[in-house]
Amino acid sequence: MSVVFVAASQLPTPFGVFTMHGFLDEASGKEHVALTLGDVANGGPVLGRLHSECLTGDALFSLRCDCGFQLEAALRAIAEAGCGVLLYLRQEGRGIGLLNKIRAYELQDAGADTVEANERLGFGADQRDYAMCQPMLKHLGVGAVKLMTNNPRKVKALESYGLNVAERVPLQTGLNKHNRKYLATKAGKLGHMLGNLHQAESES
Ligand SMILES: Nc1nc2c(ncn2[C@@H]2O[C@H](COP(=O)(O)OP(=O)(O)OP(=O)(O)O)[C@@H](O)[C@H]2O)c(=O)[nH]1
Ligand SMILES: [Zn+2]
Repeated sequence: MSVVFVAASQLPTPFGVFTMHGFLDEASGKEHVALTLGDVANGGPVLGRLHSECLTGDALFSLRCDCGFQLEAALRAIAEAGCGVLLYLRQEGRGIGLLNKIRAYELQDAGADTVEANERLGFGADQRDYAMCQPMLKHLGVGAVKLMTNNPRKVKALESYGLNVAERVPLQTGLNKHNRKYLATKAGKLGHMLGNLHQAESES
């Protein structure tokens, strides 16, 4: 796989001024982004997040999922730590793309859960791979991360590329009445470590 660095610039956000690094995955044509803050090549484990693109949650304020809330919480946590990296990965809809995700939402509106909907459309439950992370993190000089995620497959993927996941940091936020079933399905069928959903909702 060939993932090449293209350019970097500043990205001021409400949470802090990040550096934005743009990468091109030449095989897929996908354009991935890394946001960094502080010296991420300091040799120690840095706070990290692999964030899968979710146009609806990240940009359109959707309450069907927890993505937008997680994106904001991760950037805030990195800013508070003064150092960290977020990879914004263009694997919309767990790898099936935006239009197929809307098809899957249509099936979920009619009663299917998020896994059944993917399968009825002929897709796997989760079609993502994280191979692009290895060259991106290598370019940034990051060898070890404290990974903010509830998804055990992300931890395993990074470890399989030789990266040191020093710690998994839970990232539970944004639970609401519209995404309760979705999050329960993630915990029940996709193995996400989501603790006590009901307790989290009453506290949110
Ligand atoms: N196919 C499909 N994709 C979805 C659905 N809801 C959210 N997504 C996508 O799922 C991805 C986010 O995955 P999640 O399972 O929410 O979280 P995760 O990234 O696996 O795990 P965390 O690191 O804990 O956030 C994004 O690419 C979303 O676009 C859905 O109902 N169907
Ligand atoms: Zn989402």
